[in-house]
Amino acid sequence: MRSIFSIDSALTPDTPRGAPIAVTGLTHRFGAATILDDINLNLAPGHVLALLGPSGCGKSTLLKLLAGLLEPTAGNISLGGQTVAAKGVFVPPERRGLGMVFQDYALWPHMSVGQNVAFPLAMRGVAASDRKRRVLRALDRVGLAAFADRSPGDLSGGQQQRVALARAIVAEPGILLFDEPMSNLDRELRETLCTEISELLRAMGSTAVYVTHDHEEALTIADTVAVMGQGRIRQHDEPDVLIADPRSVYVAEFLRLGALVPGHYADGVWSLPGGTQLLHPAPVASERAGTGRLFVPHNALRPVAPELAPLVGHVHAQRYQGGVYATTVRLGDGIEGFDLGWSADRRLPLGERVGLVPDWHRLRWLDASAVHA
Ligand SMILES: Nc1ncnc2c1ncn2[C@@H]1O[C@H](COP(=O)(O)OP(=O)(O)OP(=O)(O)O)[C@@H](O)[C@H]1O
Repeated sequence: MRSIFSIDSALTPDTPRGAPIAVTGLTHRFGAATILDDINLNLAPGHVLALLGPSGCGKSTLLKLLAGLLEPTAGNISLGGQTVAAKGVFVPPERRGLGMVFQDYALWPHMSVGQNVAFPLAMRGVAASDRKRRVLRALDRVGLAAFADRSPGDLSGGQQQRVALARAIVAEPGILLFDEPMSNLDRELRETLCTEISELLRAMGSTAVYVTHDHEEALTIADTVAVMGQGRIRQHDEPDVLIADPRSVYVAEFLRLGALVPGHYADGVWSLPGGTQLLHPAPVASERAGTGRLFVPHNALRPVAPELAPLVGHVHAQRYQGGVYATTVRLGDGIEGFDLGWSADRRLPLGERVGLVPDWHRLRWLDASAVHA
């Protein structure tokens, strides 16, 4: 599918590369409540970071601290090598060299699309002739070159968000901040815009911090994802690492990565609910004995004849999803049982007995420390 964004025009010799971001020991309190607790980040120029987490975990507060809309209680922020927040130092938002895109577009209704996009240039004292050229280029990058004279109110939600994006990039800032930019758009538009923003960021080379509570969006757009919970970064990794190696039950559950079966581990044997015993053919020496959860990622199971299978259960439910039948297999007896998910290529009678063998190297044992992390 051809992107609506004009990437060629973005790749000009004068396109600045992104600026680095360094955050050390950043803490923020509202009254007695600690909202952010000892946040540390180091982003190289051009890096795209997603801040992902449930409502109230502090991701917008972190973005506001980066933007200069809030002053931290403690810690340092450096943007492009310049300290912008530290004890006794506070650089206001307009002097941080940032572009920002908000959830509600924040366009001025009394100005045309072109005037909205030109605003950051006017603030920087760019001459009118130069302004016009740069506004058209920014609008061209987001596929709205023909819309400069329109009123924002006449545009669809997706188009308004593209105007907001053009306004954020028009001054070619080294850093772009996004605060849930797509949460007001419908699903289809979100998917298209998500891919396009990702392409645009790569083409411009901007460093970006992108706040979202949608894990598909985060894993699509970002080079690395920081999963947040209760004011802390619980895991910061590349998408592939997060998916294969969640370091805590919190991260695996939040990203809905697979089944987390409670059990007990000792000497290569997992004792799972309902009397199921799973013997690992090549146990990993570093895995600690004790109680914990066995993480079984989606698609880490394949069917075999029940008499040969280490895991045997019954088909409990099936739902057609993206070309396969997402199948829930119940193992163990009665209320003591547990469920595993498996992608079947055909419809199966409910209650049918199935045998499953795991992709052993993809199973992870999350011991008691990972359960409470
Ligand atoms: N000005 C404020 N005064 C007091 N508490 C605040 C203030 N702003 C935010 N909070 C609290 O700080 C916590 C984190 O808020 P924040 O907006 O950063 O979360 P979030 O992860 O971005 O959530 P959401 O996805 O809902 O926007 C919440 O408990 C919120 O109620």
